[in-house]
Amino acid sequence: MEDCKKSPPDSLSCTDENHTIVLKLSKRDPLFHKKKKLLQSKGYDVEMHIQLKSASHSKWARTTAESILQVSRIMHLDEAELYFREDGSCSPTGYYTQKNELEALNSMLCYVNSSFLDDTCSHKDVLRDLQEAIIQLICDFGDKNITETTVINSQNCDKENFLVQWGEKSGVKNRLQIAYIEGFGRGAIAVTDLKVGDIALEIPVSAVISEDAMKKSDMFPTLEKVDDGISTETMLLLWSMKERYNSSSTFKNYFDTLPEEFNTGLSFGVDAIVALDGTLLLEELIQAKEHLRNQYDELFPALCEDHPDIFPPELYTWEQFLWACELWYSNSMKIQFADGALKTCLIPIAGFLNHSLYPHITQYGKVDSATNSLKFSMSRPCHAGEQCYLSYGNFSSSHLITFYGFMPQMENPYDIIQLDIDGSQDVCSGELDASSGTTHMVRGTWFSDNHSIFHYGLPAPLLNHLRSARELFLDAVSPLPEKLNIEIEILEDLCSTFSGMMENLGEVDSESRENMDWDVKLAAEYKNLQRRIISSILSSCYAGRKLVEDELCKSMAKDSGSPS
Ligand SMILES: C[S@@+](CC[C@H](N)C(=O)[O-])C[C@H]1O[C@@H](n2cnc3c(N)ncnc32)[C@H](O)[C@@H]1O
Repeated sequence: MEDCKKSPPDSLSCTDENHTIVLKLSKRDPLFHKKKKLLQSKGYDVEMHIQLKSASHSKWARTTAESILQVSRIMHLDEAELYFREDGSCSPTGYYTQKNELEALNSMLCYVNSSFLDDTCSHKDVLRDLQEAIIQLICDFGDKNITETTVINSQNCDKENFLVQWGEKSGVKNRLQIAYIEGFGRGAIAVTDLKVGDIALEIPVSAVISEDAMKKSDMFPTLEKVDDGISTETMLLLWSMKERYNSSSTFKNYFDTLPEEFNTGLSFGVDAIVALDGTLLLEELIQAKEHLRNQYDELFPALCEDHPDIFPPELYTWEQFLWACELWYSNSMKIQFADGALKTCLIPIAGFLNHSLYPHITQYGKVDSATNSLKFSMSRPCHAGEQCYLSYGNFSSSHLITFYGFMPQMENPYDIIQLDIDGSQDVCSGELDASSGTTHMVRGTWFSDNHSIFHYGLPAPLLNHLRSARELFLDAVSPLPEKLNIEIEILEDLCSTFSGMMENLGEVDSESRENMDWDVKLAAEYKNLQRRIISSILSSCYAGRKLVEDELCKSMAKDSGSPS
């Protein structure tokens, strides 16, 4: 999972002297220039000043929160969100992605909250109104996006409950219950209604599994002395392979809850791999597995032969190594400790939180130095009985399958097809491509609200790039039919590229998914998703071509003076 407690790209402060809150795009943001351009195109600057004294009417807080949100959304866009943005998506009701919306709103809340702590700020009543308005915006947004949770009561959760009891004895504060949930394995359910800002789970650093535990083990001195060095991550893999069987481990309750098999893409069998033929995931999986196999072969059997007492061969098989890799890939989190050190850790109990594209918890991963604990606080409300989700990161389904073994149920805006556009065209490309090195991409056109002529549900940077390569000899006064013919050429080229991709995917599998093994089923679902994405792009291109042809007919009829 990614390190989620990123420093916010903006900063907001309350200065009493001017009675303003200042929202500022950080110059350290790697997308600073693109965001600045977008902000300016919408009439904003990289700094937004909100006058607190102007709280003159009852709707001030809501209106102000909505206008800060316009800016905050842009400040929190990532590369893909920025690429696929549409002009309409920056309206008070529109949003870019659910996660962006939550991050934008929560960062506003975070800065308004911190302005409260500023003793020199004398507008606390206005700040309180603003705080309430932001929370209301979060709640309104959440109410539109509630998902069903189906608990499987027949599944025994003794081991999970023992772990929770162990955690509570170790200082964990928990407002979640662990249960089996249809489609998720185990998951965490809110015991009571949780509000924005509530802490669902708090784990003291002493209950976190990090390199510190590994360094206290008897294998560390040996690992330290290995020629050419072994990375800390690899040492952690080797440590967990043995610790899982250590009956006196401090973390025995945690290891007891781990499955015998993780079922990620790294464990796909031959049939599943074959079923992925024609997809890029096939190559990704083969490469990832080859990399791990090479890593294993570099260590074994040498370590077992040189130190059989520390590395018993029966615990250090390739299968056990793969199990440990899957454990760390699918369950670890990057944590920033109070001293600033960034360490990959396993977090008991928090490891039961499943991923969502619309998570409840977006900010985690930084130890609170005041309490020396990790806090998982709510970025949106979670009702009692509802599953509480985390965000593992802005990952594509291929990444989630490879390292976590699932595909999100919701439409995933990060399922993107990268386009390898001929480099020679870059010479002619617009500023966005040439100066900022944008790679072009497409995704399911159902994400787009704009399927009108010249848009077609396709990303504007891609269309502009393809146009700029062809429009060299055109200018503002060039006749419309010439421009329309260029549009037709572009759409036909895209159709031919995507028809080729569709052909590579082969025929739709008619076998019932019910009888498939888990891996073949997941591979088939992934392939189907690819077909759906490509098919949506092809439909948009065909529909777009029809729009352009109709326009062309109208224009030619007008030119020849005949009625269309
Ligand atoms: C950190 S664990 C979460 C707890 C896990 N469900 C369990 O039973 O141990 C990550 C694993 O949970 C599952 N998972 C997480 N999010 C999911 C989702 N949205 N849909 C289905 N499975 C999910 C995947 O198997 C993933 O590898």
